[in-house]
Amino acid sequence: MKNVLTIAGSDSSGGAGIQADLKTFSAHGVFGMSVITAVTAQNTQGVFAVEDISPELIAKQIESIFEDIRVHAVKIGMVSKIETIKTIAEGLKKYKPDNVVLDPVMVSKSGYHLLKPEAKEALINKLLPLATIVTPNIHEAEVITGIKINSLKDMEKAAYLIKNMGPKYVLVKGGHLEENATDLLFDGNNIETLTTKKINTKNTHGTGCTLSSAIASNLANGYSIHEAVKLSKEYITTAIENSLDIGKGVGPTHHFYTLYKRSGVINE
Ligand SMILES: Nc1ncnc2c1ncn2[C@@H]1O[C@H](COP(=O)(O)OP(=O)(O)OP(=O)(O)O)[C@@H](O)[C@H]1O
Ligand SMILES: Cc1ncc(CO)c(N)n1
Repeated sequence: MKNVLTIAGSDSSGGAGIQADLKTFSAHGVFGMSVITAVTAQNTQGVFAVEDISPELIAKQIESIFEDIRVHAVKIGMVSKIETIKTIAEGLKKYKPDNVVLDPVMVSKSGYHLLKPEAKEALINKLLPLATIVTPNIHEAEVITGIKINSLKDMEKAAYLIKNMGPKYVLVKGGHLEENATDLLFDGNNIETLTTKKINTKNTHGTGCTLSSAIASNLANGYSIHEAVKLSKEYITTAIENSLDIGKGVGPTHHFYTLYKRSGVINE
């Protein structure tokens, strides 16, 4: 079994962050581990409080894992502030894991700033160059590049600009586009377009976390980037198609639909 680590924030309502990541890892048959960067009090309606974990405790969590266990892939999510980013970058430089999937989480669907605005530069300068693949949504791609994105052409432009900042691959996610859910994968030479129909649901809490964790799992399981992204797009689409009407707001996606279906737990 392969071992995959998420470095991210905790979502008390279980739909995003560490909790979504660990569920996604389990659904992919990899062994999940976590370094918690912050604890959030949130639900399907919003984020109500955040407490950052100290850089010392983050560094100790990283050390405890890497000094003992082989890590086949790392996913990075909410990194909150400059000190957290520096600590993670130092850990990655020291332990050099093979696959690093960076989800540059900035603002929650409910509008809460999970990354402090002053930490944007550190995320760009210190983490982007260490990423195997970075997975910005439209808003994050706009913030990273400084351009406005209104079309697929703009997404392409952003992918080129972000690639020049150091990651090996860029996946610009178009879940927030009006028409289709089209993501663009750029490998430095070619743009690959991954398109699905936009699913008409409000329950998309944690879609970005889930997609990046699926990519990390598939990379750990030996798939190429292109295969890993394609499989992960299929996984998130099924998870959204079968999303759960939990809570009064933006509900979570279903991580285990295919597994449960196969095992007979779900038989509709
Ligand atoms: N309504 C939808 N129908 C189909 N696919 C979707 C939908 N919403 C998002 N996706 C897909 O889900 C994945 C995550 O994209 P999205 O743009 O939602 O990420 P995100 O904004 O980072 O998520 P989060 O708010 O969790 O950080 C992408 O592959 C995107 O195309
Ligand atoms: C902890 C956490 N990470 C990421 C997201 C995604 O927006 C969220 N809502 N909460």
